Amino acid sequence: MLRARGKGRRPVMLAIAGDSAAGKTTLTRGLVRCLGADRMTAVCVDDYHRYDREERAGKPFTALHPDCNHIDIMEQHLQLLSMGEPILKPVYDHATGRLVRPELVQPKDFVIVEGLLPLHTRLARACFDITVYLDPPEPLRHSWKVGRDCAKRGYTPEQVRAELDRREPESAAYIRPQRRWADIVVRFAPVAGRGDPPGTPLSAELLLRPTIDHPELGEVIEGAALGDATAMHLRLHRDDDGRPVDALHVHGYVSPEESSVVKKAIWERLGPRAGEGGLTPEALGRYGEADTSDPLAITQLLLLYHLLDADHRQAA
Ligand SMILES: Nc1ncnc2c1ncn2[C@@H]1O[C@H](COP(=O)(O)OP(=O)(O)O)[C@@H](O)[C@H]1O
Ligand SMILES: O=C(COP(=O)(O)O)[C@H](O)[C@H](O)COP(=O)(O)O
Repeated sequence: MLRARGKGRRPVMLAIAGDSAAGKTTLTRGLVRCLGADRMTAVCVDDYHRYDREERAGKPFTALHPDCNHIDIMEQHLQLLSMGEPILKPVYDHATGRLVRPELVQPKDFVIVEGLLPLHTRLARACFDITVYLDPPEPLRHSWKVGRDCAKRGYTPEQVRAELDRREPESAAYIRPQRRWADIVVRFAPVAGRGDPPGTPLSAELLLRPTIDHPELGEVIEGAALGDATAMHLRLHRDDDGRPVDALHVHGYVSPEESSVVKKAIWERLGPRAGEGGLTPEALGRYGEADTSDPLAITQLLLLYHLLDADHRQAA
């Protein structure tokens, strides 16, 4: 029985994969706030951890290892969600490291599934309309993890660094290989060689693989070429397998006015659908306590385009 979505339609499923502190929750949160919790469900698949933190301490592997997670149950639940069915999802409390009472999740029109291993198996990958892999440079991710885990999860910097070292072989074996299955690979980083002053917002590089239809960005890019700086441009890259792939560069060092031109142009490409559901664009680009980033907002706008586009195709 298909339900939950009216007219027998299934939810649009977006996966956001990446290592710990790669920025998955940050990217997800803005999308949920923009589309509204009444239209979007967010699920974190790290809730499928098989052991709590104390039990895990005595095991020969870390939380990144597939054997440390109920991957088979995750696959079952992803299939149910993708058919519009509810699940009783386990819950892992990151603050205490304990597994707590499961929660009922009813998929809305859009479902974001973020976490360490959502693209690990073929069956899991088959559940998604759009797949993203977050790929910040490792030193940046490490500093994000130290900052976040010390502020919110009760660790010391030394403990976080030791844990990152312990996890590295499993990051290489199980997390990073998921990059190859993403339709879009996102890397937030400073632009190499520019020597921008501290505090300059990070830029974003997005590999737009031809596994899904991306929006036509030619006019947006032309409109973005203001003054001496260019807020955004497309380059042809070689992907890991040697094939050419479009790389969209979104620059953090340009003025807010220049970024606004790009944001407005992509917003307009969302079409009438943007106005229909009462979207909240102010929610985009937020990270940390009260910081904002235009490259993050533009990345989220592109994902919003894909979500609404997939929804529109389903309706057609
Ligand atoms: N795009 C970004 N720009 C700046 N800082 C970011 C960005 N994404 C994440 N961060 C920082 O990294 C930390 C970890 O991000 P988070 O979204 O919690 O990662 P994950 O959910 O992948 O573990 C955040 O607390 C934030 O400080
Ligand atoms: O790697 C992660 C994933 O979460 P995130 O991507 O949000 O970091 C966490 O560290 C583990 O789930 C549990 O680890 P802990 O033992 O620290 O609870």
